[in-house]
Amino acid sequence: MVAHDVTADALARARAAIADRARRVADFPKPGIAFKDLTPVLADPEGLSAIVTALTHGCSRVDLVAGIDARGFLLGGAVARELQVGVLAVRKGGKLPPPVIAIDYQLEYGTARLEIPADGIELVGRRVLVVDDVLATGGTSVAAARLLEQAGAEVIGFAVIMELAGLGGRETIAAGLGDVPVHSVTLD
Ligand SMILES: O=P(O)(O)OC[C@H]1O[C@H](OP(=O)(O)OP(=O)(O)O)[C@H](O)[C@@H]1O
Ligand SMILES: Nc1ncnc2[nH]cnc12
Repeated sequence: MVAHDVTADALARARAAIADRARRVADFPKPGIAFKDLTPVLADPEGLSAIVTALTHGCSRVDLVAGIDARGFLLGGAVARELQVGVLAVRKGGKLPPPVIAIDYQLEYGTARLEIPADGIELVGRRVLVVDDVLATGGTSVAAARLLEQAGAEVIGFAVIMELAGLGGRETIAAGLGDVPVHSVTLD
């Protein structure tokens, strides 16, 4: 099956929506963090549509989309619908009923736990695309991938709206997971 390619025009529309509407908030949630707020981009109908389409760029033979708690949920279902597959919520700790598979990890401004169900979803051998809004240090992405792999899935790529330059997210993914494609709609 060929990759799900998106036209240059569609990618440009998504990038323009981000440039027009993304907010930068200094010192949130902690001093020294430059927070990228994509809420206004996703609240705009054309922005949401352009971004969901752009996130599917280059995807090939995806069986399942995984959206990471919480902002990745906004995107995961929509991207799954576009690719005509199902969606799995990778949840923060304590939200899912047992049994779960869990992993603790670090992100740009703290530590957290991610969980997926250990039962009821066949993940063995399934090709999973992980979707989120922002790639910063890459801690969240690597943790989500490790969980999915522990359950037997194959993580075939990451798709994010915005990759933050200088935080090493792409390099952390490469170091932790090898040659897994990372598609970011825009680099900031
Ligand atoms: O690359 P990293 O340094 O790991 O950071 C990226 C993660 O940080 C944010 O989520 P956050 O944990 O703040 O949760 P939220 O979606 O509930 O706001 C963002 O949505 C990514 O999931
Ligand atoms: N600087 C940042 N802005 C928005 N989301 C983030 N997640 C991790 N770092 C972030």
